[in-house]
Amino acid sequence: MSSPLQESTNSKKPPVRKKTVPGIVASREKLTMLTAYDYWTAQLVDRAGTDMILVGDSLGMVVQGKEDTLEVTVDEMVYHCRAVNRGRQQALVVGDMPYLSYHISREETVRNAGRIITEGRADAVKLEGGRKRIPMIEAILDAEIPVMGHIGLTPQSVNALGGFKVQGKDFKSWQRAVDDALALQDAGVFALVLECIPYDLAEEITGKLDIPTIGIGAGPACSGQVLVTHDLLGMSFGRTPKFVRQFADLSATGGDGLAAFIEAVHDGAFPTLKESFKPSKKADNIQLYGGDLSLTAKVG
Ligand SMILES: Nc1nc(=O)c2c([nH]1)NC[C@@H]1CN(c3ccc(C(=O)N[C@@H](CCC(=O)O)C(=O)O)cc3)CN21
Ligand SMILES: CC(C)C(=O)C(=O)O
Ligand SMILES: [Mg+2]
Repeated sequence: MSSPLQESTNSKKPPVRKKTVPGIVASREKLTMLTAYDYWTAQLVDRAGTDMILVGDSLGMVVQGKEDTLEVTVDEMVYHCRAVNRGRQQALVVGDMPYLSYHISREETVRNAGRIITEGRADAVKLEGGRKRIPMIEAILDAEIPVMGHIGLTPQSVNALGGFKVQGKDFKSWQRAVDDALALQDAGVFALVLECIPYDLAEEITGKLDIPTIGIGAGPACSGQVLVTHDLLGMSFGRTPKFVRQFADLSATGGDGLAAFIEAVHDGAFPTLKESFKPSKKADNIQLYGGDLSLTAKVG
């Protein structure tokens, strides 16, 4: 008799408790969310202790090198979510819904959100926009999928906004952001990303909401902060927005390591025989190397 349940209780490594949506909402500490698009980065940010991992559609720019996020597909989101899910142990995984995956009908919206959950194994989805998204948000919530909102600079609106520009600077735009935030909370989003808005607007919204706000370029008053991991680790080769602080320089240290590898190969310093496999003892294999035993003679 071995049920999967018994197996997990008997395994030596105690299971790491995974973060949950209710746990995130109830948290009284500042929250962190970091992007990851692959298995390695998911392990890195999970081990660092981030609360949430965002599989962002920013992957269109960061991974694919495009000018905006508009071409990212649900298939691509599913692919990256799957890889990230394998690399995390404790963090909550949020999958971005790409452009046009939640704009057409409730049916298509639920199908697409559902694929990010069932195929991608994300824990929640995030989508961009204010009040006008509420019918689609309600449809997703009806399917028992937690939704994170995202207002302010919504990168999928890049053509409508005329660029990646700070939002909420005039009275109308300020008021719209406040009203959208309250309406999204009423609709049932569990958290709200505030992107590129003045810090006093983010402070007002955060003060008015019961759910956590996660800021990016929205100042220190938010309940938490999100950044694109490539930006804060200095992996973006200068293509970083103004609000980013670079906490490490992986392009420099990584570049140094790669240059050292190339030099070592050119110099014949890599690989040594210690970094090679022992010669085979089979005589016919030695024949393959022209019977030249000078190589095997050097092995200790
Ligand atoms: N690497 C990366 N980091 C991000 O934060 C990010 C992405 N990619 N791709 C998707 C969106 C796009 N984002 C962006 C991109 C550019 C600016 C930007 O250049 N903003 C101007 C301010 C413009 C203004 O004054 O209104 C800046 O100078 O920071 C902001 C957010 C945030 N997201
Ligand atoms: C910038 C963050 C919030 C995002 O939506 C993304 O990475 O796609
Ligand atoms: Mg996004």
